[in-house]
Amino acid sequence: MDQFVMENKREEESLDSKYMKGVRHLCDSGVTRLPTKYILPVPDRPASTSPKGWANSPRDDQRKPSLHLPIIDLSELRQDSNRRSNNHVLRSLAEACEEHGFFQVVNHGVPAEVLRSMVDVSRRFFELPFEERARHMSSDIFAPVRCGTSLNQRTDRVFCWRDFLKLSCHPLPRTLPHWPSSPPDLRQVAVSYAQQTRSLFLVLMGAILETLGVEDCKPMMEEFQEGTQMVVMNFFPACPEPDLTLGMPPHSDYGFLTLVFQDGVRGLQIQHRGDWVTVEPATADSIVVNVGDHLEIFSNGKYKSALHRVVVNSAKPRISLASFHSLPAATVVSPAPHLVDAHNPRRYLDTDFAAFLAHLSSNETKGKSFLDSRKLHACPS
Ligand SMILES: O=C(O)CCC(=O)C(=O)O
Ligand SMILES: [Fe+2]
Repeated sequence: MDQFVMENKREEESLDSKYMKGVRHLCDSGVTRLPTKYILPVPDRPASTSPKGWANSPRDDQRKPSLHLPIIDLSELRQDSNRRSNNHVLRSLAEACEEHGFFQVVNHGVPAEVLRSMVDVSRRFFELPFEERARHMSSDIFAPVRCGTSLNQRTDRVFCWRDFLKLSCHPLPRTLPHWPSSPPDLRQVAVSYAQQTRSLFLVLMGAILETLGVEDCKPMMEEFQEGTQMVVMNFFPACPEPDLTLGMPPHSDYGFLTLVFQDGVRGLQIQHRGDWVTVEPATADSIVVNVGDHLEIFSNGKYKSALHRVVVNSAKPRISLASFHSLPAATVVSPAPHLVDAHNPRRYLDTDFAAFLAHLSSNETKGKSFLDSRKLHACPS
């Protein structure tokens, strides 16, 4: 390697390691322009991907389409538990999963205090000095606790404007020695958040199995009791040039369901009839739920694992809390046999969590690339 190439490579590596420290760190260093590392090619920028020409730029709030997702009131589901097959809540749930792959839940039973404490402790975590957060930084996607940046910092060519803390919350060891001990209440708040969102997931999953006509839900619900849960605190600092980058690029989530709580600052967008539309929270405490790849596979394509992304803005930092749920890591997910017949041939290969991790470690995560890798190509998409 000649001198010039080596110097360039060295510079690239040191630049990269600077960006590996995350966007919060970059903001602290006083950036006023977006570094090249975060600048997306023109067609991938927030305003450029709307076929109807609607401005999706964070600055064009009035013209930007927004979407009121179907609202599922869980108190109605509980009241009507013995007449569920007629329950209109189950019908709304099925429609939402088919049409959008997204819905919001209200009266969901997760105490408002638990939601707010978790947002608050997340904010305090990302406000910690860099050295404190750095103790948990790792680019090892298998680490059970991991503080990192972008989507996949090992493979992303362009970084996104996001830092995160990932906590593997189920199965949960009895002691949590590796979890951050600062802020001092993080462990207790995060455990309570994880337990509450997990209970909500189990209620929703039971209802969704019913909507799919699973005759005996018990064995599968027992598996879900043992399933995996990953809680991710996402932090999107205010961005100097939000039109040039994204908080998260278009992606789908891997598991059965993801439960997302947002701190009141908008940013989540989903693709709806060809447009990127911003999700309007139904209430301050509503939780957004989306279908993940595993549920799309299990439902043999009936329920959609929808593409979504996050836009950032120049005015306010944003926090979102995402809880990812699936079956135990080693369990193979396949299309439910009763949803496969001559009219609906099997559309997906079997998969498991390990296959997803292997995919993540070897690919740039773009769009629905994992799900695409599980599709049987002879079948319609
Ligand atoms: O920030 C959000 O609202 C969504 C986050 C998300 O899509 C994710 O963590 O996978
Ligand atoms: Fe997501």
